[in-house]
Amino acid sequence: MSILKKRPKTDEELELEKTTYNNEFTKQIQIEIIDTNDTLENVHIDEDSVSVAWSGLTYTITNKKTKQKENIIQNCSGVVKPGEIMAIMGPSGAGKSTLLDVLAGRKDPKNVTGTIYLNGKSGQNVKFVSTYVMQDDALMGSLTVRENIQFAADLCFPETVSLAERHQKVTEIIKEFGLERVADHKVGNIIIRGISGGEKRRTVIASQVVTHPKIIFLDEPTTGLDSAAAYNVMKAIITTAKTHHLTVIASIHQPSSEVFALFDKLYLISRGQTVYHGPRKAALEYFKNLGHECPEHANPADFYLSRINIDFMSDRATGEQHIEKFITSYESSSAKRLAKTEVDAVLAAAEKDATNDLSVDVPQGYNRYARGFFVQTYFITKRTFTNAYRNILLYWIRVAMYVCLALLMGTVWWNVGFEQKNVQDRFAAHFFSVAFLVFMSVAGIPGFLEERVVFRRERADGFYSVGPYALANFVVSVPFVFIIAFTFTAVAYPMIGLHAGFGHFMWFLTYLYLALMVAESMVVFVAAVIPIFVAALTIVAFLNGFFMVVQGFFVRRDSIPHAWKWAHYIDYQKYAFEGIVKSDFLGLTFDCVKNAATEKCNCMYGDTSGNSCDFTGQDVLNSFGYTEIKLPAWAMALVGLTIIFRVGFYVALRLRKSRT
Ligand SMILES: Nc1ncnc2c1ncn2[C@@H]1O[C@H](COP(=O)(O)OP(=O)(O)OP(=O)(O)O)[C@@H](O)[C@H]1O
Repeated sequence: MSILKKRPKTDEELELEKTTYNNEFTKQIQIEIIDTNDTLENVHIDEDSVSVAWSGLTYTITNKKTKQKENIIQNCSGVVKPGEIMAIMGPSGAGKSTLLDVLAGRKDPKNVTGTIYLNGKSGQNVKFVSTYVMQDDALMGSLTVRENIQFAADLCFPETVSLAERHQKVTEIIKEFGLERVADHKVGNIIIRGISGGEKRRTVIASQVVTHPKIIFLDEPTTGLDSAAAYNVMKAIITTAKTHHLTVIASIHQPSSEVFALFDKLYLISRGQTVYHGPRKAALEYFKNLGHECPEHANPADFYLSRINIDFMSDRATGEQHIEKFITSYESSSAKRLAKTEVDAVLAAAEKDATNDLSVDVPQGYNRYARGFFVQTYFITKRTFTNAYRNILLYWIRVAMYVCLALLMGTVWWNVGFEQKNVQDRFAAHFFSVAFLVFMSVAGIPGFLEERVVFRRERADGFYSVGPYALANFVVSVPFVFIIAFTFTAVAYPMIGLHAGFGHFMWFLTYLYLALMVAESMVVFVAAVIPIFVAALTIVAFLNGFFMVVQGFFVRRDSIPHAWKWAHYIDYQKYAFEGIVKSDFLGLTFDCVKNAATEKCNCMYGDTSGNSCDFTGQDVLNSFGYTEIKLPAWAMALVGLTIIFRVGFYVALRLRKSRT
């Protein structure tokens, strides 16, 4: 049955469910009076699943203003067993995300006290058996739902899982997540319409759970979705968790009653402290016993939150007292004792099963990634290539723009000629070809930033390391940048009438291509350091403007002030411009203007005595001091600058921590 077709529950059904809560609560109280040893007998530890228990968890920060220590969460204890789904709920700023992050091992351990047990054992690395689903729908928009999930499967299953098996797993998870109808639809981005928000969220989660990690942490998985979409997302997660016996912990903000009813357990938190932890169904009775009875048709989740939210109370002191009552009540409650019994039972069971290897820790020499460097590089390159090919924002829009520009330049500079006055025209054509083309590399920033969000999620989830990603980004840019440089050169070069001949054409193309490769590398480097669109755009524009000023076109090379000479020598535009200048001028001859009255020639270059009526391209180069340009060396300088920016890109990605 498709989970998408699930109809909302009727009032009678909800009423029936509420009655069931009460019966369940009675059962829970009965469990509580069972001897602990009996309870232990019932706890079975499944080596293929992982329970999470935590005791006395406190996360402390130092307030930057007051320099005082502050507990963001305090003395939290609880347990979630395989197949169970727990909701962490509380008002805004209560500490939900902090508790989730601490449990997921995403907070600096220096600031955490207390113990987390996996299968009853402490000191283990939760990251290797879990996935953490963030709020953002970080997917490749130009790829289909199936392709996005397949990519995760290709990288996250070990090589012992064959391609056919990986396809099978992808098909299964697509089914479990109710994505069959849209499996071959593109996810969508600002250009492609794509699938709905709920389907996107399910695709992200499906790609993270396709390998069935033992524990799934979800940070507000339903935020931004309407109630039907939120229900479908949670139902899909729960179907997978129940089928594969996974442990699920989700922070959640104001779920609908339907979504709320899907959780097994509840962790209510306010001001960083536990207000209730236990079965979701038992919470109604718990609150009722405290004198807060949920009205018949109210959403229990809304009701609890309204009771423990003091943000809008006019009197702060009364609010503090109100919440303190909840916290102290929980401390002495049967619910807390039951939770403690459960934690103890899990720990004792682990002790009892000491002969079994329940450890989820990573053995020495273990590779955090399922696939090796080259396989990672292969799959990322394949995906990046597909994205570059399909996403018109990345390269095609620039190809179109450069063709237009080439036609514009070709018609404006049409057949530029070989008269003295054309020397300046040629310089201008050389300068503009390089300057405008490299300047427009900023057009790649939005596409890169879209991909970077996906990179962060996938890196945080251990899909691959930085090296293969950085390498794939470079490899894919090689053919696409070539297409840009080639189309521009093929159109503009003959129209402008630059130095005829295959060799000269190839040098022009080479310099333009290499300059674009440096520009492209600089763009991704800057966007990796500052991944904010407007900031990255401004900095790249500034750098290109700066390099234009010191490259030696506006101000002659020998007139650049000594203090700015360094900038001239690290300027990639200089090498491309000078290379093009030399390859164009060398071997050409220009006519000077003849003075009709004196019959003498007025040459600005070469023999300026008036006796000669022409000059060579070499004379022009000499006049501007372009005597030491070596075409291969200048090309190598561009290759070197590309390498420097690419290494910088790799380092920037490595140093910028994935969300911790
Ligand atoms: N590193 C930190 N430095 C200072 N304050 C912090 C830090 N981490 C969390 N806090 C504060 O701790 C409180 C709890 O934060 P947390 O993000 O866990 O709350 P939350 O319940 O998830 O809130 P929301 O639902 O609004 O996302 C907030 O007031 C937050 O500002």
